[in-house]
Amino acid sequence: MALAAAGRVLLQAGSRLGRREVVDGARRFANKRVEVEADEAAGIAVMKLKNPPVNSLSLEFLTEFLISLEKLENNKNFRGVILTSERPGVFSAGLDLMEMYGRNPAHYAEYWRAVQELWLRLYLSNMILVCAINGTSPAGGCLMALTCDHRIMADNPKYTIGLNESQLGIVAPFWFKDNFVNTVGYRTAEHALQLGLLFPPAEALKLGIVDEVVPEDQVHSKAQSVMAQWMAIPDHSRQLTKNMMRKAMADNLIKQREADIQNFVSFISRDSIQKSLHTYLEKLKQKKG
Ligand SMILES: CC/C=C\C/C=C\CCCC/C=C/C(=O)SCCNC(=O)CCNC(=O)[C@H](O)C(C)(C)COP(=O)(O)OP(=O)(O)OC[C@H]1O[C@@H](n2cnc3c(N)ncnc32)[C@H](O)[C@@H]1OP(=O)(O)O
Repeated sequence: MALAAAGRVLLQAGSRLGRREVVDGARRFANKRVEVEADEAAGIAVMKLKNPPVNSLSLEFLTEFLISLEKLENNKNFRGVILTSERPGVFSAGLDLMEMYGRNPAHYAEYWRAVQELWLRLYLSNMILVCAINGTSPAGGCLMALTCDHRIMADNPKYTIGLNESQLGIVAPFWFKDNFVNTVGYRTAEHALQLGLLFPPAEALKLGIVDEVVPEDQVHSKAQSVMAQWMAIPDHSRQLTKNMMRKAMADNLIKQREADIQNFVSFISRDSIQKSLHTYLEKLKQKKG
């Protein structure tokens, strides 16, 4: 119920944005920040993140992404989605720092609800989610990948993935942590989260953050072949199994969703945290100069 209500709010927000849907022969639809190549006959869609310059998860991006995902969820012909970046090199730079810096509490609350919604929708999706990680994927970008059923990363040592929040002076919330612990195990997570480590593909593979590392030009073909393997499993048994594995963790957030929002708002509003974000943003700018 809570999920459905939040979804309606996002859909309303989406229509307020007034984006015109572009339909290309019924096989492609796009809003400004997400491109969907939908092969209805095959039952597979490729969702490409395209929020330049670095696919940060801004409120507008989250709204558009959730609307696109809902369209696919509502069409029973779609059984699988491949998530990837339209800009190879960066899968996603994670949460948009500008949504968490210098804004008011109402904005922080709205943003955090949308971040929760993204995680819940992806984590509990009945569809098969395969992540084709064709670039760097820190923090919220890594979280998106962690919600997927299978992760394939491009073999480029320049790309990294992980939950680096502590390096920014912020803290990965409990549900990021739980998703990570369930993927890599407690000790690895404890170590990596405290240090805010980002891992290149080979190490990410060793730790189980990703399931496969393949040459960069094969990420998409590999994602398609993995999807074909998963599609061979009957939906009802796979979905019931997925739900059995994931429901408890998602319910844990659902039951304390409002408290989690309040925690976020009071944490992110602190002067010390705003100062940390300011310092980090300055560092990002200086890196350029
Ligand atoms: C007790 C606890 C209770 C509750 C929880 C409380 C707290 C908070 C939890 C919050 C969880 C947070 C999760 C996150 O995802 S935080 C974001 C983490 N992301 C990063 O650290 C990535 C930062 N970016 C980079 O490292 C690089 O940009 C990247 C991705 C490697 C790409 O490099 P490059 O191609 O060289 O591009 P630039 O660095 O030049 O960046 C271009 C442009 O984009 C801006 N930018 C980069 N990342 C972000 C971002 N995440 N959000 C917003 N903007 C971003 C960058 O500043 C440049 O801007 P400019 O204007 O200078 O062009």
